[in-house]
Order: sequence, then C-alpha cells, then structure tokens
Amino acid sequence: MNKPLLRHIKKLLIQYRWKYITGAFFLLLTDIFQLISPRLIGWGVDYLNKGSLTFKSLLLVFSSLLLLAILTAIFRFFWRIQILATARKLEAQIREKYFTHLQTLSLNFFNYKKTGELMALATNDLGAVREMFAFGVVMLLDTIFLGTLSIFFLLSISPKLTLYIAIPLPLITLTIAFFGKITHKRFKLVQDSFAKLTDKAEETIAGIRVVKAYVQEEAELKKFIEKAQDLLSKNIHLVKAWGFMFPTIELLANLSILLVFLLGGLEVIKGNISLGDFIAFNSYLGLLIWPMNALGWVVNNFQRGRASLERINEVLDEIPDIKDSPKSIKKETLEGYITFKNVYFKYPSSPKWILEDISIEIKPGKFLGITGPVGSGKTSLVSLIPRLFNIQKGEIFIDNIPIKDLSLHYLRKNIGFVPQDSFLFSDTIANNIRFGKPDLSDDEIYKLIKIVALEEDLKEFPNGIHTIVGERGVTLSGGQKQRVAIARALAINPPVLIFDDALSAVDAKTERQILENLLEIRKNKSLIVIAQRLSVIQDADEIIVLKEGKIIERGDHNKLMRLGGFYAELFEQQKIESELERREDERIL
Ligand SMILES: Nc1ncnc2c1ncn2[C@@H]1O[C@H](COP(=O)(O)OP(=O)(O)OP(=O)(O)O)[C@@H](O)[C@H]1O
Repeated sequence: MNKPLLRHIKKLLIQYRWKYITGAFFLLLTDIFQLISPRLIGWGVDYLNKGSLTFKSLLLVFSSLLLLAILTAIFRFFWRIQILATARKLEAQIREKYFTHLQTLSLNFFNYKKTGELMALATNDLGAVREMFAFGVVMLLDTIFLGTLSIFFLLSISPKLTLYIAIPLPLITLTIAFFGKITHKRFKLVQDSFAKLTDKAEETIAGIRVVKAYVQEEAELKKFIEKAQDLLSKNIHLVKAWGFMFPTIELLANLSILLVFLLGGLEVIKGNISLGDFIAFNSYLGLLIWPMNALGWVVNNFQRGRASLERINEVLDEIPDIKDSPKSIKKETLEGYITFKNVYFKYPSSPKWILEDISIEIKPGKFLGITGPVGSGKTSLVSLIPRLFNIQKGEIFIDNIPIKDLSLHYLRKNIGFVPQDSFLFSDTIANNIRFGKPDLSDDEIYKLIKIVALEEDLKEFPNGIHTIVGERGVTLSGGQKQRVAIARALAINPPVLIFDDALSAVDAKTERQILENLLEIRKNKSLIVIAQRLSVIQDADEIIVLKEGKIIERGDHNKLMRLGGFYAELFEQQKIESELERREDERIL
C-alpha cells in the first residue's frame, strides 16, 4: 500500500500554510501586473496606428507601465521572502525532526544503516525537498497563474486564435506524464548512488590510518572512483531523460507560436483583428510559452523532491524497537541492585543464542568481574543493562524493577558505561569528561583526572585539560583515551559503573593505581568490569567466566583458582608472562 508522501511533514506544512498562502497571493499580483503591460502596449500601438496618439496619452501609458514595473518588483520581493524563506525554515525543521528521530532509534538500526547514507539524507536529499517547497512551489503556482491568466487574455482578444494554440497542448501533457515517471525513477537511483559515494568517502577518511598502514590508498581510490563513476553514469542517464523532455516541450510550444503567426497574420490581412490586438496576442502567447516550458522544470523539481522525501520517510517510518512502555517508571536515582534471571539473548541477525540462561546478582557496593574468550558474549551481556538491546527470554531487574518497565532516560542516567572503544568527541579533554554532566567545574575535573591517573600525562599536553583531542581523540594514546572515557563515566557519579575492557591499554602500574583510587569512590556503587587481564578483576567479589554465551565458572578469585579450570589456567599463564616482562624490564634497566 502506498503511504501518503507528506505523512511526516503534514503538521509542518499546516503550520506554514499562511506563509504559503500570502506568498501565493503576492505571486498572483506580480503575475497580474506582468500581464497588464502587453495590453497597455497593444492599445498604444493601436492609437499609434490610427495616428491618434497624443503626447499626453503616451505619457499616461509610460507612467502606467513604470508604476506596474515598480509594483511588480515590490511584490516579487514579498513572495520571495514568504515562500523561499519559509522553505528554508521547513528544511531546518525537517532536519531537526530527522536528527531527533535518529537519536531515538536503537543500535540495531545503526548496525545495518550506513553513516554516509544517513548523512546524505540530511544534506543532499533534504536539499532536494527544500527546492521542491521553494522554487518548485513558486514555479508551479506561476505556471498555473500565468497560464490561466494568459489564456483568459488570449480568449478576450481572439477565441479563434486561442483555439489554434491549444492544438499542441495534449501532446505537451503526454510528454510530461511520460518523462515524469522516468525521471522519478532515475532520480531515486541518483540519490541512492550519491548516498553510497558519501558512505565510501566517510569510511575511507575515518579509516585512513588503516588504509595507510596497509598501503591500500590506490585500492581505496579505485573503489571510490567506481562509486563516483556509478553516480556519474546514473546522472547521465537522468540528464538524457531531461535532454529529451525539455526540447520536446519547447518544440511543441514553439509550434503554437508558428501557428499563431501564420493564422493570426491571415486574420490581420482579412481585417478580422487589429494590428495592436495581433501584437498583444503574441505578447501573451510569449507569456504562455514560459509556463509551458516551466512545466517541464516543475515536473523535474517535484520528481526529485518526491524521490528524496520518500527516502527520508523510510527513516522516519522506522519505529524504535527499544522505547519506554506507556507506564514506564521514572525513578531518578537508583540503588544499583542488578539481577539477571535466566536471561537469553540474540541479535536479530544472529542464528543462535549469544547468551544462554544467564543468572547473576550484583548488590550495591559489590564488584563483579567478567572474563572469557574472545566473542564469548561479555560485551553483549553488559550492553543489556542500559537496555541497548532487548532480551528474548528471562528478566533483568534493577532495584527489583524489570528494566523494561523503567524509563530509558533514567535507567541510562544511572549507569556510567565505558565501552570497549573509548570514543571521544573532537573537543577539549575537559568537555569530553563533562559530556554527561555539563556543569562540572574544572576543580571537579581535576579530581577525576587524579582518580584515573592522568595527572602526569596532562603535563605533556599544551593546554592541560583544555587541550583539544582531535577527531575521535586521535591525538591521545589508547590508554589516555581509555582514562578520559573512565573519567567521563565517573563524572556523572552513577550508582552503576560498567567498564568493558576499559583498562586494556594502560600498563600494569597505572592499572593498579586506578583500581586503588576507584576503591575510594565506588563504595556504594555496583561495579561491573570486563577484563582479559585477570589482575584487573582479581579482587572482585564475584568473577564469572563466559564461554559461548554460557557461564562456565563462577566464584571469587580463590574459588576459581581452586577449581583449576579456564580462569586458573589463564591466571597462571598471565603470571608467567608478567614475570618474564618484569625480568626483561630489569635487564634493560
Ligand atoms: N551487533 C551485532 N550483531 C550480530 N552479532 C553480534 C553483534 N555484536 C556482537 N555479535 C556477535 O555476538 C557474539 C558475542 O560478541 P561480544 O562482543 O559480546 O563478545 P565479547 O566476549 O565481548 O568479545 P571480545 O572479547 O572480543 O570483546 C560474537 O559471536 C559476535 O560475533
């Protein structure tokens, strides 16, 4: 079933209806004044022809024409402001709506939708929609006004001649209908191809370090050129359709002029119409030809706008699969008592369970460590706590309330999450830390800097905490980024702290220091830490070992060592490795 094209912007259009109505009114006035001029010139010519034109009447025609020209300019200014400026406002509001909607969508959506494509929608496609509501609307109204008014004037001069010019009209309508369909399809393909090209550019620039490290510049360039060529060929395909449409319409319109010249000339010779009428008729015809040609442009503009709006609608149609229930509980501060009861989870694209029958309990003030082989489901498990994904079976509770019943806003506000890739914004270190708490003072930031052991590193930075970290934090080392990300989580002082391998890039000494500092401030907090390096979670109250989505071992360090399983083996192995490293360091010193 075809959904209405304007379904997402109907309210905005209603909001701006008066702007468009007054704009249309000024446009109509402009057109009327434009149409009076040929009539005045026609009368002047007739007086001239009869030899009865006096200086006084010439001056009258001249001053009327001057007044008309001035009024036309003034009204033109008004319709431009009313319609074109409103289209800009409409564009800004659609962009805001689009971006707001994107923020509500869950991670699953971003897993399959590409960044470049989403960016192309907010720029290129939205631009096409704006043009449709700006010049598209203007041209459409102009075509209708000028077309009907010209026909009215033409009829008033000579109904017979007007009939002649109507002969090519059905052909023009057919041409427009035929090419309109073709251009719509081709526009959609062009916009799709542009989105793919934007995506490729975005990916190559974001991954430039990997591209350079693997000397893949040429290969990447080749892939980019392929996409650029695809866009070019789709554009040429489109231009070909236009190439046929515009000249065909122009030819048919010009046929009308030729017919009038021939048949109208005969009427003048026969004395059925005056020379002045013939000239005025031709001027009106000139005015009518323009809307006929403009129709092609209008169709083109609307097809492009429609194709783009349909693409934007597809995203706006997306229903967030993770959202508040109608009766969601808005609990501002949580205690942080987390329980998993027989939880099963899989991603929409995964064929099997990623997590199976997980039951855990973390009391406020307790420390849960999670370890396990790569891909065993550790990140997936902790992502379920802030409800980044929905579970399929079982239940997760915070403070004995199922998290699906809690308001997402408050649930997430109570969790300090440090993801594996410590993403930083291209802003200062201070602003990255105060991301979740914008009013954090510099003094409080220094305290956090101390806790995450970043003090010494800070001395190296040119502007201390006010140093800009470069896009995605490129100017910081992996370990420094991780520590800024931990400070960002601590800044909101949440009852639940989750670190997903967040100390993997810091050395053993700094890791110890951070863990000791954390002991102080995490007193009543629930701390969940994923680590491959077991020294990070060795002191946890409980450690769980995940393998292929199942808990295979659980208990504190001593219990797991006694068990002699995966944990004990890994611990022994890491102990030998760190001993070897220590000896190597001593040898070098
Ligand atoms: N968004 C996703 N969509 C589909 N499958 C996913 C997604 N993210 C992870 N997986 C799959 O889920 C499984 C568990 O991944 P997860 O990242 O939770 O493991 P992990 O134990 O944290 O791994 P690592 O130690 O490498 O961080 C893997 O098989 C992975 O391929």
